[in-house]
Amino acid sequence: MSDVSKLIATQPPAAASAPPEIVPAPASLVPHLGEVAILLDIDGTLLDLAPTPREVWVPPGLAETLNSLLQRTAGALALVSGRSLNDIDLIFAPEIYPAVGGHGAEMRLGSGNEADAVQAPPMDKELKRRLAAIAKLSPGILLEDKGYSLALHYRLAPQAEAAIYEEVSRIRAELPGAPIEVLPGKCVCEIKHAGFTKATGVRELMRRAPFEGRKPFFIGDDVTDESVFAIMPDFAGLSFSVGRRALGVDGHFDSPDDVRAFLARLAQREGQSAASR
Ligand SMILES: O=P(O)(O)OC[C@H]1O[C@H](O[C@H]2O[C@H](CO)[C@@H](O)[C@H](O)[C@H]2O)[C@H](O)[C@@H](O)[C@@H]1O
Repeated sequence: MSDVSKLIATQPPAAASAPPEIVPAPASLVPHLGEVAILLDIDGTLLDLAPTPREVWVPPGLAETLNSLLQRTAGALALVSGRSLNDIDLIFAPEIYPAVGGHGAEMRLGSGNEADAVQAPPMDKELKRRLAAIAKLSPGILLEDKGYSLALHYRLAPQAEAAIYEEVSRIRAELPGAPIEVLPGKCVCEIKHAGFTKATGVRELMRRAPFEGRKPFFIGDDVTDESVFAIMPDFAGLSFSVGRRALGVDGHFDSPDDVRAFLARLAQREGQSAASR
C-alpha cells in the first residue's frame, strides 16, 4: 500500500514551532481511493451549523458526492457523529450511509438501517429525568434524548451555559459511582455513558470490512473529534480539523463549505478518471 501522506501537498508551517500543514490534494488522492477509508464528522464539518439540531440541511450535490465516494471506496466511507443513527438517517434521507453514531454508541457498516454494533446501554431513567429537568433553567435550552445519552443545547440560551454545567456537576456529585461523563460540544453539554467515544467507535469500524487494512482520513471540527484525531496515526491515517487547526492534526479546512468542495473535487476527479479508462 502506498503512503497516502506522501500524496498530498505540504505547506510551510505558520509558526516556527508548528509542524508543516498538509493540504489534501484531491488529484493525488484519487488513484488511491481503493486504499483509503473516508471518515467524516457531520455538524460543523459536512453540514453548516444551525440554530437548532433540527434545522440542519443537506446542500444540493452533497449526497451525490458522498454516494460517488462510497462507490469509489467500495463502501469505505462512514459518517462519524455525535448524532444517533436514527437522526443521521432522517437528515440524509433517503440515503443511508455507514456510520458511527452517538459518539461511538452505535455503528453501522453498510446501508442496511440496522446497527451492526451497539456499545451503549440505555441511560438510567431516573438520572435522565433529573438531567432533563435542567432544560427548565431557561427558555431556549433544548433537550435531545438519544436513549443512551442526553444533550442539553444552549445555542439559543448562551447565558445559561454556566448554570447548565453547574447543575450537571451537582447531579453527578450526588452519584459518584455512576459510569457517566460530560462531553462539552458546540453550545451543547452532553451526558453519556463513559464506556465509549468516537475513537472507540472508529477503532471498532476499522476492524471490519471494508474498512480494515485501509488508511483512514478523518475530518472533524469539534472537541469531541479530538479523540479520533489522536488515533489516526495508529492506522497510518491523516486527520483534518475544520475552522481552526486543532492540536495534532495534519491540516485544516476553513469551513464546511471547503470540506464539501474538497470532497466534490475528489468525487468528480474520480468520476472523470473512471470515465476515461
Ligand atoms: O459529531 P457531530 O456530527 O458534529 O455532531 C455533534 C452534535 O451535533 C448536533 O449539535 C450541534 O449541531 C446543531 C446543528 O448545527 C447545533 O444547533 C448545536 O448547537 C450543535 O451542538 C447534534 O444535535 C448533537 O446530538 C451532536 O452530538
